[in-house]
Amino acid sequence: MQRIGVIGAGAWGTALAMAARRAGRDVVLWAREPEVVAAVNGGHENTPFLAGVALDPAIRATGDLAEAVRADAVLLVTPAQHIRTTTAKLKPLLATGTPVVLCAKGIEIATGSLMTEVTAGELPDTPLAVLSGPTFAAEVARGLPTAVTLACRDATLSQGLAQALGSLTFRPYASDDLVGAEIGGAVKNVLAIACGIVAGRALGDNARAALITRGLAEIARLGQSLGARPETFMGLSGLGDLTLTCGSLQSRNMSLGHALGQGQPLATILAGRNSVAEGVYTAEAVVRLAALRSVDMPICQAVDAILNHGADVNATIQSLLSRPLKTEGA
Ligand SMILES: NC(=O)c1ccc[n+]([C@@H]2O[C@H](COP(=O)([O-])OP(=O)(O)OC[C@H]3O[C@@H](n4cnc5c(N)ncnc54)[C@H](O)[C@@H]3O)[C@@H](O)[C@H]2O)c1
Ligand SMILES: O=P(O)(O)OC[C@H](O)CO
Repeated sequence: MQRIGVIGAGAWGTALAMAARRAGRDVVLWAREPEVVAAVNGGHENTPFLAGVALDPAIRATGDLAEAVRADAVLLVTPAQHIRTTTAKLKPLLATGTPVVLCAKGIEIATGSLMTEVTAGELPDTPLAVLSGPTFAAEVARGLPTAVTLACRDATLSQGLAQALGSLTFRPYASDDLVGAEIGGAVKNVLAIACGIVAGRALGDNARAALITRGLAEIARLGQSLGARPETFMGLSGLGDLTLTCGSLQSRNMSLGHALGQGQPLATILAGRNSVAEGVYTAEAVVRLAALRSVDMPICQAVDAILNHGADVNATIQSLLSRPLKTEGA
């Protein structure tokens, strides 16, 4: 694989373009916004979404989707709620057999579908992979050491993609558990909002560690109900990403929770950002999916109640703490 098309030029698409360049690939980056195309091609910096990181001048940005998908593999990096419309646009343009790597972390609100389900519905004959794991975009773009899960059912394709994207500082680890990789990446964003709220309310590090651990139990319960393997949740796309995102205000989800915990209204926080905090949307989707599967996810429910149903932060925390005591493994 020599040419990689990256669809979506937010912070993560831009960082993945840099990772692919470091791996020696030719990279075309599709941006929705003409100002991003101009900034990347003119100043070699994605000023709207990844300011302060110098980009390899060989990365070419384009607003032409057809040009971006003329590639040996396509990385799909738009936010989760836009994957369906983007794949519908890709459909007439993508050559048969071109693999698509799903890099968004979220669940579709309208349908409760995972990104692989959305994409397979639109592009039924396209080989799919999932790239997930503990990856702050700015660190990847700067070439700091990072490891990710690359989940794909076809071992040969998995190897080809790992070769195409991997380098000394970007190490893909193969897996064949796509559902596990997707659930870990999507639900950790909701849990990071919970950890942010707790940090914003100054409730301490013990509380954060409890949320991470009980949150991991929620991820595992939902994932297993959907057919994922338990060991996936102990890997990079599970525990790895959960600890990263729940432990740093670099995370947009955790910092959003922190602001909520300090008393800022959600609308004010969102109005001050142009970046996506996927947990805000996935909270609603995950609660609905959990209800359909009869899976108990009290922390995710609490986050959804605060974000989407006007629940009071203090009362919600009290209600979580008042739940009946139970066995740890249950
Ligand atoms: N930033 C990170 O560190 C990081 C790391 C790993 C995974 N991700 C995931 O990557 C995905 C993309 O996040 P990001 O950080 O690159 O985005 P971002 O927050 O940097 O930028 C927002 C993106 O949304 C796009 N967008 C807005 N409206 C759109 C629409 N109607 N249709 C299509 N695209 C639209 C913008 O073009 C832009 O690319 C998310 O699912 C995120 O969870 C991000
Ligand atoms: O900044 P966040 O919260 O969107 O997290 C970014 C990545 O998903 C961390 O792995």
